[in-house]
Parts: sequence; structure tokens; C-alpha cells
Amino acid sequence: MTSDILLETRGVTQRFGGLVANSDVSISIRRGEILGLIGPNGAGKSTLFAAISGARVPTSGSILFEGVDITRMPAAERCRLGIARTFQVPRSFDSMSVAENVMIGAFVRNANATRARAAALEVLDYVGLDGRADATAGQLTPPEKRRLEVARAIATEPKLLLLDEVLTGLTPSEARLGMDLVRKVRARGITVVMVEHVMEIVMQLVDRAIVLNLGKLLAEGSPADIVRNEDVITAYLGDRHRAA
Ligand SMILES: Nc1ncnc2c1ncn2[C@@H]1O[C@H](COP(=O)(O)OP(=O)(O)OP(=O)(O)O)[C@@H](O)[C@H]1O
Repeated sequence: MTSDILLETRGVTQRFGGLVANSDVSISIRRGEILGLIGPNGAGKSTLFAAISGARVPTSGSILFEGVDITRMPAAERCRLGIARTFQVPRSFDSMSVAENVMIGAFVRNANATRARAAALEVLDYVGLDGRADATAGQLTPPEKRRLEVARAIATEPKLLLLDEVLTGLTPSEARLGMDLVRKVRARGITVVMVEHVMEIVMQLVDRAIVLNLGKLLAEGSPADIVRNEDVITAYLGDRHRAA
């Protein structure tokens, strides 16, 4: 039987000298959900992303993906297992075409260039960038570049997609299109974890949210529960979220 839990962190701690960026963080990511990872600046969200994606091995604790201990596994191997991420600042190869950028992801599953290109074009169609396949990535607008990041990640055929502030800094209409895309990604069967600061987006989009503060797990629950949680209001949301 397939477990409901796709990924689990157990007591993950990350120290940078005397600073504890993640302190004994144990969370579960459920298969098929859109999970929001929120909290104030410096709470440890990016650090936890780095531990899950393989960018950094935590000081202590472990990470299990589908029951397999991946704590020390290199990022490329995690990608083959089905973990993909986007970066806060898009990392495209600007002199290459949009299709070629996505092919980089598709090569993880298709060694053959013709098949990788076909897979890349399918993903570009899916994310709404099909008209831009032959443009260079450098010609894309900032919101299109975010889409390209998502496309390259999806082309690796992940089970888990980590989105690092992909919807931050967009206009309201761009953010709405971005939210539609995240929902489409989940509809494709991909579990999504997103770091996001804009609470309006978090509230509308996620099934569940996990709140970090000062490196520790502060709260977890449905968006409705989270915005009513006194500890979360005090540490992160502020008084405007307190019921009158
Ligand atoms: N490579 C590093 N070396 C030293 N300290 C670091 C390093 N990376 C992060 N930190 C520190 O760890 C703490 C947690 O940072 P992190 O970037 O994980 O927080 P965050 O919740 O993602 O913040 P933000 O919302 O501002 O992106 C911060 O105090 C940060 O300065």
C-alpha cells in the first residue's frame, strides 16, 4: 500500500556557527497536497527547503522520501527519485531557447534529445509558454521566467515540487494566473510545497500550512486555523489578523 506521507523530516537541525536556523523540525508532507511553508523573515524556511532538496545536509536529523532516507543524498539523485525545486531568483540559461531550458529538465527522464524536446514542448504547452518555445530565455518577461522555472522543474517528472516564492512580487492578475498554474500542477498528481509570504495567496491556495518561527515549528493546520492561531498572529501575521 502506498503511504499517505510522501516526505518526512525528523528532528532536522541546521546550525550556522552559533545560529540555529532550523531547530528540531519534524514535519510531514502528504501525498497530493498543496502545503504552504510560511513564517517571518529568517524563520528558517529556505534552510528547510535546502535540506529537503539536497542543497545542504542538515547538522542533525533525517529526511525520508517515500520511506527512503535521503538525508545525505546529492540533489541530482533526489531529482531522479522525484524531488524538484524552483529558485527564488529564476535560474535560466538566457542565451538558450525556452525549449532548450526545459529540455535540461526533460533529460532527467529522456536520454534521447528528440524525446526530451517533445517532452519539453508538452510541458511548455501545459504551463502556457508554448508560444515562446523558440524565444531565448533572456527575452522572457519576469512572470514568464517564473513559469519557465516551473516548466523546467515539471519536465523532470517530480512527485514533489518545491516552489520558492514563485508568486511573490507579481501583479494581482499575474498572481491569479500563477495560482491557476499551481492548481494545475497538483492536478497532474504532483505534491506541492511552497514558501510564500503573501497571505492572500496562501489562504486561497494551500490545503495546509506549516509555520516556522526562529527556526522552530510554530504551528500547522488549515489556512483558516492558522490565521486564527494566537502564536502565529503574535509572531508573524500581526494585529490586523486578530479578531475584533
Ligand atoms: N549559509 C548561511 N550561513 C549563515 N547563516 C545563514 C545561512 N543561511 C541562512 N542563514 C541564517 O539562518 C536563518 C534562517 O534563514 P532562512 O533563509 O532559512 O530564513 P527564511 O525563513 O527563508 O527567511 P526569508 O523569508 O527572509 O527568505 C537566518 O538568520 C539566516 O541569516
